[in-house]
Amino acid sequence: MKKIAFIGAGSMAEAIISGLVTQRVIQPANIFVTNKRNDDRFNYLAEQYGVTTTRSLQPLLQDADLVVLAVKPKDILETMQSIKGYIREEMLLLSVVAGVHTSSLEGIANKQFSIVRAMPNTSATVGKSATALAANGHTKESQLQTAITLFETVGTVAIVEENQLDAVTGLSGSGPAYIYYLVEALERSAETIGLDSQTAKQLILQTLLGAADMLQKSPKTPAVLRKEVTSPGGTTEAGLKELQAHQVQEAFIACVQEATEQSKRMGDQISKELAKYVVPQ
Ligand SMILES: NC(=O)C1=CN([C@@H]2O[C@H](COP(=O)(O)OP(=O)(O)OC[C@H]3O[C@@H](n4cnc5c(N)ncnc54)[C@H](O)[C@@H]3O)[C@@H](O)[C@H]2O)C=CC1
Ligand SMILES: O=C(O)[C@@H]1CCC=N1
Repeated sequence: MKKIAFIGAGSMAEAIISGLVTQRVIQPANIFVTNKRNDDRFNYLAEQYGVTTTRSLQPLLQDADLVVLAVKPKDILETMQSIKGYIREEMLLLSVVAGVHTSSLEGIANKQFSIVRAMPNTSATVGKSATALAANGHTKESQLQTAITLFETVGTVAIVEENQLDAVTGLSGSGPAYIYYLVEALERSAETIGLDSQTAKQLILQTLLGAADMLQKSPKTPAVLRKEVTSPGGTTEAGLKELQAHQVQEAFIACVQEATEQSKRMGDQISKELAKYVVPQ
């Protein structure tokens, strides 16, 4: 990677920039960044990471072999219309914008080009994202490899078909929120059983980290690991009975299904909106 241009300088862009700089994938000055209007953000990113900031599209996109699109879905139309004249055949557009299909991006630009869509999650901030990538038909193997290299600086990467990205969004894109929700419940439970919040926080966090480590390092399935904690007639069994009575597993399954459906609905709505701006062939 000789030069990367980031369009959008928010939290997702920063997480990736931080990964690239920390792991020395590219010279920081060769990371060009733009945003809409926030100068403080520019100063912060330049000072913190040594990146080059600009609001001129020419220096931003000229010679960039990789352009990372990291704006909100509502800003995608304006962004694509402003950059479409700069899209070159050898350029890879890497979009983290949720719900915007590669066909919409090509349609607005009125040209066919290489696009990889990514669905990372917010754990990219600490280098632990579970990211899935989907490439369109014009993407070369070497370009997909570049996208993989980039996202491996902020966690793990899986390759999927584009039509699986809604499922990825429902499972791992939104996933950190489900875990935080569970932790909120455990923290509330600590109050009711008389543990002080500091002690409870420490116990919950280490329990979570330990369980994640076991899942990663042990060859045993989650069900087997669960059974190993559960002594017959013991405390875990008593607790799990309550979770079963409240159909907690079913609730999680419904949660992921509904998030996936919502991703599809949002994607369909964005595609319909953007179709109005697709230049007819
Ligand atoms: N938060 C999450 O868990 C995940 C978010 N995403 C996606 O990442 C994308 C970015 O999200 P955040 O970083 O949280 O957003 P953010 O709101 O923090 O940053 C958006 C950036 O885009 C810039 N921008 C907007 N219009 C622009 C334009 N016309 N030209 C140049 N810059 C422009 C803004 O100035 C801002 O710097 C979103 O599309 C979101 O769907 C993807 C996966 C997970
Ligand atoms: O909640 C959302 O719509 C976004 C997509 C994945 C995570 N956050």
